[in-house]
Amino acid sequence: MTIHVGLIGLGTVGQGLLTLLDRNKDYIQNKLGEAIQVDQILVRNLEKKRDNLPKNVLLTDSFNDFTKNSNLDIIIEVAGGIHPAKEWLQWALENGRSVVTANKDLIASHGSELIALAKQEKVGLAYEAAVAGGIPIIANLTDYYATDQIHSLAGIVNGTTNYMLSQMSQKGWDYEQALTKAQELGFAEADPKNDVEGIDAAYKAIILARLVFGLDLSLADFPIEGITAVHPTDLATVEQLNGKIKLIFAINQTQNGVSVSVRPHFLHQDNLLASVENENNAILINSQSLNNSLLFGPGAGALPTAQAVLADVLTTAERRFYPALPRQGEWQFQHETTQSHLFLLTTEQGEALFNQLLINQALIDHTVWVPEQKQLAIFTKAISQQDFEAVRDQLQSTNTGVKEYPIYK
Ligand SMILES: NC(=O)C1=CN([C@@H]2O[C@H](COP(=O)(O)OP(=O)(O)OC[C@H]3O[C@@H](n4cnc5c(N)ncnc54)[C@H](OP(=O)(O)O)[C@@H]3O)[C@@H](O)[C@H]2O)C=CC1
Ligand SMILES: N[C@@H](CC=O)C(=O)O
Repeated sequence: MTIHVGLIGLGTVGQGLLTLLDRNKDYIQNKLGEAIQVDQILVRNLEKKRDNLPKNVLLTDSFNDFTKNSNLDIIIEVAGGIHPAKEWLQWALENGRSVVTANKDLIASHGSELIALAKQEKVGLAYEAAVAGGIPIIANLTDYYATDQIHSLAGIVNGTTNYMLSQMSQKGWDYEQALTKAQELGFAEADPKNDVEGIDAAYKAIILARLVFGLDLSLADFPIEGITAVHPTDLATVEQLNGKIKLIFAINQTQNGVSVSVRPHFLHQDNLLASVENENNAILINSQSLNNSLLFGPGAGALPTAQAVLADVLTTAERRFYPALPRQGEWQFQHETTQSHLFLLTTEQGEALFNQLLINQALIDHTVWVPEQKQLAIFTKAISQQDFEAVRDQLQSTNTGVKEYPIYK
């Protein structure tokens, strides 16, 4: 017996998957009692050179041709984007095929209806690789944490930007150089704007907020800021302050509801997340029974991501469809939380300005002049959004080059 697979997409992740299927074929045969065979692959450009194609595979650029094979058991989608991926997956589910996908754009934007469709058709829809690449976060949340109450999730879920920030601060690379290398290494999205503007991390936060708190959010619902404004000078300054800047997603449950955000944050170097470098991701989970736990590992790249896809393929082949369904609850969405902030002021005036600042001293914890970068760092106390805006407006009215980073504790 054979499990027949149709693969959509043969880029970084698709090629990684073919490597892992080949490398693990004996294990798969032993575990499932049958082989997994990739019958056909849908790509966009038939002219591209492809290595190590499976024997007798149909390589096509026509979805119409792709649908003609009625033997397919599982469709694996590793192409990306929202359309036509949504239509491909709908076709698969409506025709009784289980789906495995790495597509966070699609699962964030249309996950609810696709999950409902999969449920209705009694087939699988697995998307482990859509969040944090090789880290098994979806399986852990749906399985291991099923009986725990999760209070918050936070961390680093974009490998490209974490890689860029690491290289910019460790090797002094500029932004373009770091992005180009991240693309060459296969970490970045087809349109890297999604990575650097925080959209990719926001899609992942939407998927997690749905899974854990049953919220159906869209990108317009919460603050999203990427790393495009993070200057190498800021990275050098925060190093002098014994800290790091990291792109952090945060989902917090408070008495007033659940807040979600994606923003560059200042982290003190002894924070666990500060040591997460390069394409690694990490997710801190705070829950009733475990208190704090951390999942860490590579969040992007061919083999880590393909490993997550392959794990989903195996559970799907065994018809162990993960109940990766939103939890039911009474959670409300809330806009902002109270946070401390770090402001970085680029100034030639140094300590003179330090004493002249018109800002409300009651809200300021302390300030540090960093002579090497000619930057003044102003640390606030924990302040509300309203107080924060007042401080920021006052700073901006008398200074140019004001950068702000919430402090992640
Ligand atoms: N790269 C990574 O580290 C990770 C990626 N992901 C997700 O996995 C998915 C794939 O990523 P990745 O492998 O990096 O992407 P790539 O850009 O490397 O590969 C995309 C593949 O999909 C094919 N494709 C794209 N659009 C179409 C279309 N309209 N019709 C037919 N084929 C199409 C491309 O064809 P062709 O080869 O002809 O151009 C290519 O083979 C994305 O959803 C991404 O977000 C998730 C986690 C990590
Ligand atoms: N572009 C993404 C790939 C994995 O999801 C990232 O850099 O994290």
